[in-house]
Order: sequence, then structure tokens, then C-alpha cells
Amino acid sequence: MSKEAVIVAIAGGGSTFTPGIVNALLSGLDRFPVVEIRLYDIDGSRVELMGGLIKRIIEISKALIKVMVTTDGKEAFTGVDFVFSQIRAGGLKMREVDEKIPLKYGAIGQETCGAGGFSYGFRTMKAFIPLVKMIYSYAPDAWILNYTNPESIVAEIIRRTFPKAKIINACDMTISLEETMAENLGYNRDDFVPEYYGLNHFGWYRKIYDKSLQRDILPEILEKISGKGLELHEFQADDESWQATYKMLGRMIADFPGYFPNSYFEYYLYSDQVLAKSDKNYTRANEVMDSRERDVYSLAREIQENPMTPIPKAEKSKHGQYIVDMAVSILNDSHDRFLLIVPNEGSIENVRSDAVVEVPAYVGATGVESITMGKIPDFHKGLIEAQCAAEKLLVDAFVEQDYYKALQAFTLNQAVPSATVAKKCLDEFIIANGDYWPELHK
Ligand SMILES: NC(=O)c1ccc[n+]([C@@H]2O[C@H](COP(=O)([O-])OP(=O)(O)OC[C@H]3O[C@@H](n4cnc5c(N)ncnc54)[C@H](O)[C@@H]3O)[C@@H](O)[C@H]2O)c1
Ligand SMILES: O=P(O)(O)OC[C@H]1O[C@H](O[C@H]2[C@H](O)[C@@H](O)[C@@H](O)O[C@@H]2CO)[C@H](O)[C@@H](O)[C@@H]1O
Ligand SMILES: [Mn+2]
Repeated sequence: MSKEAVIVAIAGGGSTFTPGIVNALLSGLDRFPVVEIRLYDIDGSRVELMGGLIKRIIEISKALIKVMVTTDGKEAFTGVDFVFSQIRAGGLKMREVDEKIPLKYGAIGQETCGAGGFSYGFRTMKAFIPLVKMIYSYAPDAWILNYTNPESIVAEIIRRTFPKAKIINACDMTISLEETMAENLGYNRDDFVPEYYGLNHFGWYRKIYDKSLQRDILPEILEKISGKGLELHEFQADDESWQATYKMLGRMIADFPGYFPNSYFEYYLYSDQVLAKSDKNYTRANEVMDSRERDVYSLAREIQENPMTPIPKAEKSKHGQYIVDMAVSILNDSHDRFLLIVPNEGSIENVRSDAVVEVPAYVGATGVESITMGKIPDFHKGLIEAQCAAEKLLVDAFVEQDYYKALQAFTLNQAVPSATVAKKCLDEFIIANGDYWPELHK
């Protein structure tokens, strides 16, 4: 890999997150010298529009970066150093289906949790395996930095299918939680050394050592926000759904003191409350289509019509920054610390070793080295083991095309209230997903 001229491909180039990632790349050129960005997508008209926006962002920055837009895998991946992967199999339209079907049957409807997350899991596995095969056929030495959801399921199928692949699975939720803790309570996140364990969207902080204050600040953070939660001030400040989620953290910490939970536990531990405020006819997918998707693509359309359209101040997203930071750590072999989704292999001592867990890990030129977390409390272990078994059953069902394993997976999912609901959701999802899903045999 050249350290002077890096080529990056973005799989799912039409993603609404692409501008934030490109802005993060532009602000990190001194550490990560990108000379070419290739946007690859299966939707030609979408990626063409996004390509226009990205070319304009780069033109304004005056950086000398070539942009290629393509639906051809060979063109996209031949000779690339890094692939950032962010596909959404079935698009936001299928996310809407994932969220609305469970709500019909009294279960939460969510992108990565519960029955909807499992529906998305089947779709993503079916799309992701051929994508990875294609990437490696054209770029056998490339690093894939993956944040395609649902991450736990994607990481599990990767663990089984490509055990030696140079793929790093990462999620930005913990970044967002830490940034918001720091911003709300007057800390500097750059000083944080977090100890966090669990599955993706399903874990807890047990310690946050602050390098500058030279102490564990988690106890004081918990005390300050117990019962109150956190507030988003800048990014997503006008997003009522995320604000409610950050407030809910206060309730979870008051009920289960001592640890800081991932915000996604609201869907598992308080699904009755989430359900009570859910609108069966207008879910998060609709909100995203009417905000992020609409905003990004209306700007892209304006640029297509008038290439000189001014662009609002270029913001690098926290999401984009995280991915670029990982790529920098690989390129410069700097062994920076991240929270990553990796095979457990003893890291959490009392959780099955073949689980795919989210824990602290150091990233360098040879990949990821996770740290040993020791034993965790029974409450966390019990929740993790059940969720992990449900996810493994879903992956078994996918590999074996087995309807009954799929039903076991849906039933065991802790955001699904009963086998009756699991079966209703599964049967309706089979029809709604059609060819997006593997065929399941009885
Ligand atoms: N892990 C994280 O922390 C994190 C954070 C944000 C988003 N995400 C994930 O990133 C992905 C993108 O999210 P989004 O809201 O921007 O979605 P989006 O629908 O705006 O964009 C996804 C793009 O992927 C394309 N696509 C679908 N299947 C493809 C395939 N097989 N090959 C190539 N391209 C394909 C679509 O055409 C679309 O342009 C989702 O999986 C989402 O869940 C993850
Ligand atoms: O409902 P959405 O599409 O707005 O968000 C779903 C994603 O939520 C998390 O990512 C957040 C992230 O935490 C925040 O910092 C910022 O980057 O926005 C992201 C999207 O809103 C979660 O980690 C992802 O896995 C979800 O897809
Ligand atoms: Mn995530």
C-alpha cells in the first residue's frame, strides 16, 4: 500500500453519509493522503447525483482528488487500498417495512433491533457476501472498513465466511455517546480511555479513565446524569427522536446503576415504553426520508442543475471522522485505540469465545488487537448470551436456509415478546422481502 497516494472506494457511495466521510477525508489529508475516491453503488442514478455533490465539495476544497462514480465492481475496486462499506440492502423503503411489520403485531419496529433488525440482517448478509468476494477478487490486499448494519450479524457472517479477511467492523454509536457525555458535562473526549464491553448496540461502559484528570470519571458521569439523561446541543440537536433516546439514558442509569448502557437498550429493556410512543404509520425510516435523505439529495439535485450552487459550510461528521481515524491508524501503524466489533476469543472471559463482541482494540498495519476484559456481571452476561445465541441462530438459518432456525432466532430475540409474534413477523417478512432474503425451507 502506498503511504503517499491512497485510493479509497466507498461501497454504497450513494449513502447519505458519503458527504460527511469525504469532508473527514479532506480535513485529514496531511495524515491520510487520498488521491482518488471511487463511489460504487448498485443504484446508478443515485450515485451519479451523489458524485456531482462530492465533486463540488472537492472542487471547493481545492484538493487534488480524482472522483470516480461507477456501478461496475471491477472499475471500482481494482487497485484500491481501502474500501469503506456502507450499503443499505433494500434502501430506506425496506427499512420502513422492517419497522412497520413488527409494530402491527405489538413488537418494536427498529432498524437494527428486534424482528426488524433480523429482517435487515438477512437482507444484508445476502448482499454483503458477494460484495466482499468481489472486492477481494479485484483488490486482494485492500482493507475493508465496514459499518454496514446490522453490524453484529454482519460481523458474525464475516467471522464464519472470511475468517482471515482484512475487515474491521466498527460502529459510531459509542463515539456519539462519549462526545455527548464530554460536551454536556465539560470533559474532553480526547482524554477518554473507555472500558466498554458487549455486542454491537448492546453493551456497557464500566470505566472511563480520563488521562488529563488521571482518574476514572464514570462514577461522576453516572451521578450527574442519573434520572436526567443527556442532551444533544449541536449535531442532531433538532432531531426529537435522538433527543428522546439520549434522555432515556438517565432512566436506564437510575434503574441499573453502576454502568453506562448503550442507548439501544431502550428497545430491549423498555420496549413497552418505546411501543407506547411509536406511530405505526410513521416510523424512523419516514423521519430519515423526510430529513437527512431529503436534504442531502435535494442539494445533490440542485448541483446537478446548477454546478455552481453554493454548498453550506463543509461539516465533517463524527461518523466520517471515526472511519478516517481507523484508516489513518492502519496506514501509519499507529496502534490507536477504538471500540471495535471483533471475535471474542476470550476477551470477555465469561462469554462464549465464538461470540462477536464490541470491546476496546488497538489498530495497526497488521490489523486489530483487542484487549482482555475479564469477567462481566451476570445481568450483562445473561442479556449478551441470549442475544448472541439469537444472532447466531439467524446466521445459521441464513447459511442452512432453515425456516425453523429463523423462527428460533426471532423468538429468542429479546425485543420480540412471544413465539406467536415472532412467527407472524417472520411469515410476513418472508413475503415482504421476496428476493432480498434467502429462500427458507421447512
Ligand atoms: N455502524 C454505524 O455506526 C452506522 C452509522 C450510520 C449508518 N450505518 C449504516 O450505513 C449504511 C448506509 O446508511 P444510509 O442511511 O446512508 O443508507 P442509504 O440508503 O442512504 O445509502 C446506502 C446506499 O447503499 C446502496 N446499496 C444498497 N445495496 C448495495 C450493494 N449491494 N452494493 C452497493 N451499494 C448498495 C444504496 O443504493 C444506497 O445508495 C446502513 O447499513 C446503515 O445502517 C451504520
Ligand atoms: O435513525 P438514524 O438513521 O438517524 O440512525 C441510525 C444509526 O444510529 C447510530 O448512528 C448515528 C450516530 O450515533 C451519530 O453520531 C451520527 O453519526 O448519526 C448516526 C446516524 O444517525 C448507529 O450507530 C447506527 O448504527 C445506526 O444506523
Ligand atoms: Mn451503529
